[in-house]
Amino acid sequence: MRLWDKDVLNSEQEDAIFCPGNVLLVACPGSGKTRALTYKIAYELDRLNSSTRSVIAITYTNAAAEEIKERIELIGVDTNRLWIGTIHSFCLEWILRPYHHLLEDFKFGFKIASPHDYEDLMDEICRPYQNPQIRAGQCGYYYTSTNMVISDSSITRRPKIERILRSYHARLIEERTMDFEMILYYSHLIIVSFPAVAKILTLIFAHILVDEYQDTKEIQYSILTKIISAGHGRTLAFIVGDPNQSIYQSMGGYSMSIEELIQRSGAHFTAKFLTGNYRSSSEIIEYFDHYKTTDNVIEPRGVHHSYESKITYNSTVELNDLVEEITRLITVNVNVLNIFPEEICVIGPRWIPLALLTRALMVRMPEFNFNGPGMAPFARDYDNFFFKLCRIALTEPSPDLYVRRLKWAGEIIDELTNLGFNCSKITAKMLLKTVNQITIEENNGIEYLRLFFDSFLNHFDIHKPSSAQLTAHYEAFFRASERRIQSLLREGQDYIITIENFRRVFRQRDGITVSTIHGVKGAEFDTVIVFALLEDYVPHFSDGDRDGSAKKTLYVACSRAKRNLHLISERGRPRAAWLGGHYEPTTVLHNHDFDYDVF
Ligand SMILES: Nc1ncnc2c1ncn2[C@@H]1O[C@H](COP(=O)(O)OP(=O)(O)OP(=O)(O)O)[C@@H](O)[C@H]1O
Repeated sequence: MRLWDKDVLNSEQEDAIFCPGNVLLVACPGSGKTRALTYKIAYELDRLNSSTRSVIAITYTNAAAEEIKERIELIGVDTNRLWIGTIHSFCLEWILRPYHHLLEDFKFGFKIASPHDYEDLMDEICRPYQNPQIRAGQCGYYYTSTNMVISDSSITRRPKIERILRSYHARLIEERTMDFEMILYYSHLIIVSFPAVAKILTLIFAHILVDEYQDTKEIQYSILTKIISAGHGRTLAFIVGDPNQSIYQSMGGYSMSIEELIQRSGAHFTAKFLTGNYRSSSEIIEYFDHYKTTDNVIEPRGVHHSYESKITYNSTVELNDLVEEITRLITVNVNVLNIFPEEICVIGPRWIPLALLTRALMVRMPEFNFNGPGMAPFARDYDNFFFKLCRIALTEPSPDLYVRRLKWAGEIIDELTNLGFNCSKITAKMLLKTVNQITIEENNGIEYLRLFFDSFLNHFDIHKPSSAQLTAHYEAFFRASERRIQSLLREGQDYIITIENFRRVFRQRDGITVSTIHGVKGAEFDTVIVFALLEDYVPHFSDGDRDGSAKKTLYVACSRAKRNLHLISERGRPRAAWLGGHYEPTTVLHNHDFDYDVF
């Protein structure tokens, strides 16, 4: 039986899916990478004739994992033998939890620090470092398979940052806690030091699929290629991505060449390509193609290919008039070009200017909803039990959401079971029914959630203090949320506290999206408006390869657009007081000699 109808996949996608052995699939934007990956997983799950082996899929975000899993379920394939999640979840589930006893530092167990916990610790350790002051934000680091890399490029700050990181790691180890980078470091250490672990994993893993490989770090490639190598052909890889969209270079992400993959894994890889863009008009494709850093072929194939796009660039608007200008662009798109508001995305390179602009747009255009991943008033910590509970606490029963909410309810039961509670008598349906009956009259989002969580735990007779882990999740959830809300309130985002705003986080796209460039990865919109295209924003001030980084960022942002694209380098945005002056337009954009539309 075929799993898909004739026109669902094109011949390039099918060719990659049916290709035997290991595959590196390099694809242009909008070419259906996600679709190819989804059907490849479904195809391999369907063919898996073993009850002990699994298909492993590694995605860049938890949200992507959830979406892909849902799509596979819709195809009608049993996902029992599928494990899908981020590389950090993969390391935790398959390497650290079962084998941490092999590590000297963590043989008696470990905890994972939430990002807020380690930010607090870093703040505390940095405090004595004054003149010049070292801030926690300057102490970013990551591991490679051989050393630790400090992201900050200043040579003068380096010795102090090294000392700070030594104290930071010592403290974390003392508290038997790992941050996200340590999860990778210690997983790699286990894989390298105990070859039997990789061998056992290859007995379980029939396939490893990796999405967005262009943003994968060397240590992550090292973990995966060592597992593939240990299997001698037993575990096959399917690696997908677009080298032109590599926007996490400052954090160590890069696209590994096929030669290096072959050399590291000792296995043959076949290169496959997706060249048809189903998303954008020919004019948009021609425009973003200018920023490519790696040669590729892109063929416009979508329904919008002949659309007469408006592509504009404004480098004269003053910062004071920016809101007015973006309001004008939105209004013309909606009223003249007939674009639906939910098909418009406003992108800014950094969160703070974006949050301020969003607030101003909300006041200026009350007739529209503005939604964005960064506007969540609580941390999207997918490993936190109470975040999981939020998903059903903040959504309402509806036929459209029934299957999804039922799945979330099932995950809550699994999580409670993992935390040591006996849930054998609770079904997902029962849990959902109970949740639907909880009614709380409270307009403040945080207070609402406190009351909701208490009521939920009461209903199921779950005594929070009896589980140290559940209590820790509860405290981490509220600490992180309070912190986030406080910083948004300081920026004047007072709407943030209402329950209505909390509910928005899980609502389907119902208004204009606002996002950072990194947050909009993988998405597509009819109209994209990008502002703050300024040197030190794009590229970021800490980027080494400035032009290369600016090009990749522009490539990602511009390739999100299906029909219209509006770029803005506003004048007069002040630099930090100690630097003085104003930000200048992004050089590679400013120097692009293009015949922009007047609009
Ligand atoms: N074979 C196909 N025929 C028609 N449309 C397709 C096909 N494959 C994918 N698409 C459509 O193309 C668009 C882009 O697909 P998708 O989001 O999977 O691309 P992508 O390669 O992951 O993009 P990007 O890397 O830019 O995020 C989607 O609207 C998708 O539905």
